[in-house]
Amino acid sequence: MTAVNDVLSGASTAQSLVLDRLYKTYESRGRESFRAVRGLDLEIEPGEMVALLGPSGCGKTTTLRMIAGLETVTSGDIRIGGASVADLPARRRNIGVGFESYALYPPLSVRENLAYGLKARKAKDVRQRVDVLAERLGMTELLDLRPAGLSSGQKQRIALARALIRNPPVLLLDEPLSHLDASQRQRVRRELKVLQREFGYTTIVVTHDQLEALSLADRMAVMDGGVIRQFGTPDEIFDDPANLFVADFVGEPKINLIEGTVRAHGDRVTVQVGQSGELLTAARSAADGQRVTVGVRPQDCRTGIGAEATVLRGEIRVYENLLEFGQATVILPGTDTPITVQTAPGDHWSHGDTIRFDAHPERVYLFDPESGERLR
Ligand SMILES: Nc1ncnc2c1ncn2[C@@H]1O[C@H](COP(=O)(O)OP(=O)(O)OP(=O)(O)O)[C@@H](O)[C@H]1O
Repeated sequence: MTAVNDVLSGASTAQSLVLDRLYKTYESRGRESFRAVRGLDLEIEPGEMVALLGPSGCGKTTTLRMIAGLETVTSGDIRIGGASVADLPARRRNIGVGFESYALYPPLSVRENLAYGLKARKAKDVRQRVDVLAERLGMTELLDLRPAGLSSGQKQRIALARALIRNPPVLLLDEPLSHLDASQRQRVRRELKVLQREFGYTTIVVTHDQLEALSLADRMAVMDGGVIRQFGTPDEIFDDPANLFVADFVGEPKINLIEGTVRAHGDRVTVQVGQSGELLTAARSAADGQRVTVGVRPQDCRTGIGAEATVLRGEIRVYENLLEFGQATVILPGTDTPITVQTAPGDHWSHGDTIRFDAHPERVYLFDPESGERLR
């Protein structure tokens, strides 16, 4: 095989991407204006891959479209390699865009569609470049077909290849793998990561799939209501959530959120949960008697604990044996919120059993129920 670096080379050197107090307000006649992006700050290192996560409508696509130049910026700035591009037309920004709307030219073959953006180059180079990229993405058999009649998964791989073909310094991908089946998805995801590392595209990828974000991203930005609620490595986001929103949004299965009251006993801080018991926490900034929301991930629950103190106790409503581990749905006395507790493989719990569990104090998160901010 031709060395991919030889054929695909010619990438611009990696560049930083900075969003500086970015705002987008949509004005539509007869309707109230809508602030979709509200002062968004983001600094992405050259060659870094960032996943943008957040619920539907939080402004992810609007943000990508502003960076790409497909949407005007209401205020704020976008800088690539230190230079503002906010006033440049899309075609002068030198950004590779892989969005859901595939926009392939129907009369052209897939090969011609891919070659379209490379017209200025020598025909032989263009052909080789298309061949190598198609092979890397496992789509060689599609090259001579026309877009009509292709499946959505096939069109999606072509859209991705088209975004990559010019080796853009900045790459924007909106749900790039959503239509692929499981095996294709794994292959294309891996290849995308390898290509991105080799060529150093500074990349933002929008995805609803948390596993995809974890596997692809160097850092993740969690968005809500047009702003970023936390930006960090996947480990930081998962292990050290800054607020209730991020704790609740990131993690499968979802984090348990329970109302509780802080009890300060000298240098120990515990949190009382209904009549169920107490959990020891490392959080120090909460005051005795303060109402808090306690967050404990199902994976962090430790069962089979004999001690009576600093342990929660509840009744198992449903127990699921998932082979690698078990999952108990537990009702704590005095509450009606079901709590998910992950149990060790080989433990055999049943419906109706009483289960005791705690978590490492560092993994018992406290949040202010009003502001949602983490109490540390
Ligand atoms: N052209 C427009 N005019 C008015 N409002 C718009 C327009 N485009 C988007 N919006 C609104 O802006 C908000 C953000 O939309 P956006 O598509 O950026 O969200 P998103 O996070 O990408 O959502 P999804 O995950 O569903 O794609 C939404 O409430 C949407 O209805």
